Amino acid sequence: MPGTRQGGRRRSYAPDVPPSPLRPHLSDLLAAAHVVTLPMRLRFRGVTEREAVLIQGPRGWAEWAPFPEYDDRDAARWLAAAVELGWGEVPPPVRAEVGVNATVPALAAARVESVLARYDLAADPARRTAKVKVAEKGQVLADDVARVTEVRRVLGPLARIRVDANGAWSVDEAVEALTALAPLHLEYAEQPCTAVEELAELRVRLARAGVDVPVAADESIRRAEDPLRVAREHAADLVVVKVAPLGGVARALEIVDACGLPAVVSSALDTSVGLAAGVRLAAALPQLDHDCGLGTAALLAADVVPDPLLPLAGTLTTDRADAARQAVDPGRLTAYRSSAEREAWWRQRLTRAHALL
Ligand SMILES: O=C(O)CCC(=O)c1ccccc1C(=O)O
Ligand SMILES: [Mg+2]
Repeated sequence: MPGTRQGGRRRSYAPDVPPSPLRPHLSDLLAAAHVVTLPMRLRFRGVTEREAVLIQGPRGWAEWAPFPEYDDRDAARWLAAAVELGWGEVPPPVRAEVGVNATVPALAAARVESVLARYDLAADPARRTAKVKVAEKGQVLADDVARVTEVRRVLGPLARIRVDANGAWSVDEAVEALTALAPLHLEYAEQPCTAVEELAELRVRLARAGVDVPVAADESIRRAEDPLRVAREHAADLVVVKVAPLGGVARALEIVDACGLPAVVSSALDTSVGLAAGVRLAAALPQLDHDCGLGTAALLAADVVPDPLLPLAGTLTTDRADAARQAVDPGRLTAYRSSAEREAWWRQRLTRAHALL
């Protein structure tokens, strides 16, 4: 029944920009900000460079890197997350280690093996997880089937494979695609369609067709005015949460609690500083039954720390995350400093986002 509380766990939650008790002065933020452009190894989300602002707060380094096309309100939420990290306190961990998936961009199947080789996966084949991007513009379903088939071949029958369509399928296309991919045994399909109603309808249609692929919500949580709608409308089996888009670790924990659904922590293509915050969220979740999408340092050709926060044997630890956040290298901030034009753009954006905090 829509609106019914699941297990009585769902709590009220006020969407929008979190009212942060912490609001550093704009001049302090601007003085502590370094704008960098990092080259990527592979094209991902249609880009080959990742821009980020690294901010040194009194409590350590923070990252602010809302995607360029996001509006100021989104950017303010990302800023609240950076302020939590640099000026506030992150909720304490309940586990020291987090399992991490490999992330495979929407490349030709022939390139899958070399992408997976970049990841130090768990030695135990049953503990390996990969997320595969699907439904890329300009490609067809056969490309997705070939790519996922190749991931299955490389990782073996015991590995967990999830796909992420970033909302690109209609409900009909999602039913067709997931019916075709289901024999490859999917752990779940992330954001197969854009709208919450579509996700809800898809779950019904898959169940009716006997296609056993759980649905995860990503954009429907992180870009939504009301991140709890997904749970209320039974539109997903689990939720994907990201620290920066949700306004920080504490805020993300509240949303997961209020949703009452299993959660997976993922990155927003962060530098090692943002990934470290993701590890702290994953480590603080009361319940964590899935590997997390925090291995994306492997997609960057350069990072802001000398020793990027890459999973070892498929895991990241809070110790390594906390160390990485302290290891920001001034030489790298200089070497990858953005053009004067991009820097001015980011500083103006920071000024506008700060006004919305
Ligand atoms: O979850 C992962 O494996 C990696 C992170 C990822 O896919 C991602 C990274 C940047 C922006 C969007 C997304 C996404 O999950 O859609
Ligand atoms: Mg996603």
